[in-house]
Amino acid sequence: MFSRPGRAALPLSPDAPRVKRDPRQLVRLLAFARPYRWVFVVGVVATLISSGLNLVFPALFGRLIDASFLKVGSTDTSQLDRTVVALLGIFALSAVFGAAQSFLLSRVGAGVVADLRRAVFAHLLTLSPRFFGEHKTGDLTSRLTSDVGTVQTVTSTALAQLAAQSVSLVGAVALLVTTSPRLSLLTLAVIPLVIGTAVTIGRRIRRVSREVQDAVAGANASAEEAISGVRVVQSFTAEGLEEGRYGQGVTQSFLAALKRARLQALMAGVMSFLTFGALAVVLWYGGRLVMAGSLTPGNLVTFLFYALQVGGTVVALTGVFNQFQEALGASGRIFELLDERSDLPQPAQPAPLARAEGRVSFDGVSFTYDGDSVEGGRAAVLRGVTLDVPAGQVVALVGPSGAGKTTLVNLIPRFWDVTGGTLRVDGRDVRDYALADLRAQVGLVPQETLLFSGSIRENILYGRPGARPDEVEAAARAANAHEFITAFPQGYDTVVGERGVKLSGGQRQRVAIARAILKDPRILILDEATSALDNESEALVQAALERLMQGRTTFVIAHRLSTIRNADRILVMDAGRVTEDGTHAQLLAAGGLYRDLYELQFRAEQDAREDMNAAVR
Ligand SMILES: Nc1ncnc2c1ncn2[C@@H]1O[C@H](COP(=O)(O)OP(=O)(O)OP(=O)(O)O)[C@@H](O)[C@H]1O
Repeated sequence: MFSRPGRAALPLSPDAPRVKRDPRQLVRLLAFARPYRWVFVVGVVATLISSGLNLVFPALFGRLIDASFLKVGSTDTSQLDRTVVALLGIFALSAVFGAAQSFLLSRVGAGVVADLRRAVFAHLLTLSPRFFGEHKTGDLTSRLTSDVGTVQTVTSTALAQLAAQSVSLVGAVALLVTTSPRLSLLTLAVIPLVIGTAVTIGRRIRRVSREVQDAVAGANASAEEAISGVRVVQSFTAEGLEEGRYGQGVTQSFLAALKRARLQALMAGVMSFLTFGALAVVLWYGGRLVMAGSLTPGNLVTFLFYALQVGGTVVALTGVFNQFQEALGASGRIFELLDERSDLPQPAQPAPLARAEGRVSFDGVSFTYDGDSVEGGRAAVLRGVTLDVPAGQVVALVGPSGAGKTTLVNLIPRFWDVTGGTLRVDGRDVRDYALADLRAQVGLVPQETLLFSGSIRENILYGRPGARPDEVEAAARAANAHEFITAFPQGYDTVVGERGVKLSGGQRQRVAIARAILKDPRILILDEATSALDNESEALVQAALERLMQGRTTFVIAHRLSTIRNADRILVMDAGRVTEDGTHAQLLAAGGLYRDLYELQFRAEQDAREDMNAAVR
């Protein structure tokens, strides 16, 4: 929100950078259609039958014309009757197979898309924070939604269309030629013109459509940012600025849409003229052939229908070609995600870890966020941290902002891997354990608690799905949360999250603590859990935390030193190193950075109290 001056007016398009279109991706995509192959085959057969039937009716139409027009005055309607019955029969069959085709192929497409979405989402969740740091949320969700949607057409209609339209084209051309070779030459001469127009203008339309999408995505990104940070926008009275930024994106998408509309209008006009112009010429020349007696009127009608079918299939095939092109781009972006590997390798033979003791030791641990193993280099956030924390010890981490406290604790559940040295839990390198086993041992109560949309009970159960109701309640009681939860009319079933009841910061924290109690981890990480609370909330949360910490190895990051005075051990971090290590009393006596920080805070708190007293008086 605050980096406005340097920021480009419009963010990058959601699909940037462009992915190469590799036809092999289509094959990979088809692998997702495997479970539906039989439905697909039946769908394709239905398509072929219905397009085959469509080749029959122009001939019948012609016969209908000859049976009536050429027998003006006759009372024998038997041929007319038979032809109409045959026509109705063909239309009925074609309708049945057409409907079957539509349903079966849509079923395949919907199934593939659902599977693909599940696969991509499940895969996304395995990736490390590094990946999410490098990708915009908007880009990832757009791959899940619009890109996956785009490939739906290929697996449902496009492939079948390709088969059906090819059959129609070959059949219609053959029948055209048998009906009248001379007229066929005239008609087929127009086809290259139709293809040429469809391909050239079609390509430009695609390019401009992409411009429209990019501009809309850009506008969406600024709207999303402004809406999620609406309080900041309003407090800075920056509504005009945001309106302008969004408006700029909208104008760009409007201009691009206008360009696209012009091209589409041009395409429609040219195509319509080519089609109807060709019909007029066929009628003109065909009429002459009829007058000369070398063609019956019925044959002319049959010819016209076949000519229209040929035109129709050619246009449809260019459409299918475009769909393939788009699907190639989209599947490229999807497979790029699926090919992304977590940079946290898992051991082939993980060491067993059912219930850890909880001993954590850092042995010369260095860390850089860019993944280089430059130890102690300029980019290093941790520099040779060596530290042994016995099971059950409560360790407080303090130090200036940016010292590396959060980074240090994030290494324990392997959100990141050390770039130098070794981090051990129960004496074994954390990389020897299965990631899930390791993380099952670690509980995290972050500064900003995320509650998911759902009931309070579901949110607590997140700690251990399948826990009994009395266990959930016991956890809530231990977290000092039971009382405020039962004060809601719906109790534990009260819905929280974006659409539900808004909980206060302290209440959210206590739900998070209940969640952690239910999880019952051996190692606990509390990241400034009480820093945003008022005194009363803080007392409740603090008491809940004390209970939570009992018997667990705990790392507490706290800015307010008063809250950690009772920690077994306090570590002072500065510029990526542990510079002091001891109890509150020891560190005060040592007279280092800890004492400076403590005195600074102590004085600030005293000043604040005096100010408050003065104000009350
Ligand atoms: N995801 C990240 N990518 C790159 N650099 C990061 C990332 N997270 C933190 N840093 C950098 O690492 C350094 C240490 O950050 P860290 O959050 O560990 O400090 P901290 O001691 O917890 O600070 P604070 O008390 O302000 O939360 C900072 O310079 C920060 O800019």
